[in-house]
Amino acid sequence: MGDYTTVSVPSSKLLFRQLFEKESSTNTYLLADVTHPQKPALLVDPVDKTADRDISIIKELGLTLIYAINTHVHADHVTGTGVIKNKVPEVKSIISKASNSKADLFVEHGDKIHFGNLFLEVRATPGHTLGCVTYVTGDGPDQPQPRMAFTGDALLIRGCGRTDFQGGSSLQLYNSVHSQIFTLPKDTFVYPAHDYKGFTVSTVGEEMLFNPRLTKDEDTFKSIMENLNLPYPKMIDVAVPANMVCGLQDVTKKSCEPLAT
Ligand SMILES: N[C@@H](CCC(=O)N[C@@H](CSS)C(=O)NCC(=O)O)C(=O)O
Ligand SMILES: [Fe+2]
Repeated sequence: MGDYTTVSVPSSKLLFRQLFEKESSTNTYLLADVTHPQKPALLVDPVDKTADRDISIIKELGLTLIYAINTHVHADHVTGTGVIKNKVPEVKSIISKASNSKADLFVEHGDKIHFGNLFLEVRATPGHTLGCVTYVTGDGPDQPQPRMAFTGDALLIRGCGRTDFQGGSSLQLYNSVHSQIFTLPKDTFVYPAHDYKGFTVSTVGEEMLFNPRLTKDEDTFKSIMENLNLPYPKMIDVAVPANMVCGLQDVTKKSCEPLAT
């Protein structure tokens, strides 16, 4: 191991950093297996505006970035995957197959994304968008405990993603959260893609008790979601088309053709 700390989570192998992009209030997460010789790393939900910062910390820590992963096609900011792939061409972008967008690699429910001896499990959690997934750290003796769920916009701290565009469905979101996130151990950390109130982390148990939307019954949840009356994200018309091509809208289309399914 290097001289840097891994104390953010109680694991001897996982290096973890929560990074923030303030204009869109987006959390980007850096994970790496620092006991592996190459120190393979991945980023969850990088943002174009902070991609240089992310690349810089990865270099400083001596990590090898292998994947830039999105939880879904974001509507409020442009993903950092395009910028990162241009600057670090070995990096593969990943998104769900169900998102119908371009990337190097596509994942489906049940897939595992390995980095060193660690892995993320993919759980389909549609409802905010049709292709939303939650990435959960692996279950097993060598994996970090408690587990960590990167929920994208499916589950926010004391909230959840809106369901009024991009194939959103309140009933689908309700079922996704209850069947795929609230079934995880209660001490599982919840790390969402956004926070608008200054929260950084929650747990499954905490959200099962205190989430003001998802603790309600299905009909009440539907009614809450139908009455949010949120303005559309300011960048939606730029962000969605860009994110459908993994943030590579300004460069040759060739570099983001799907490579695998
Ligand atoms: N004001 C922001 C966008 C705020 C917003 O709509 N956030 C989304 C997640 S980004 S798709 C959301 O689901 N919010 C749920 C909520 O209850 O706030 C902007 O203009 O970018
Ligand atoms: Fe979103």
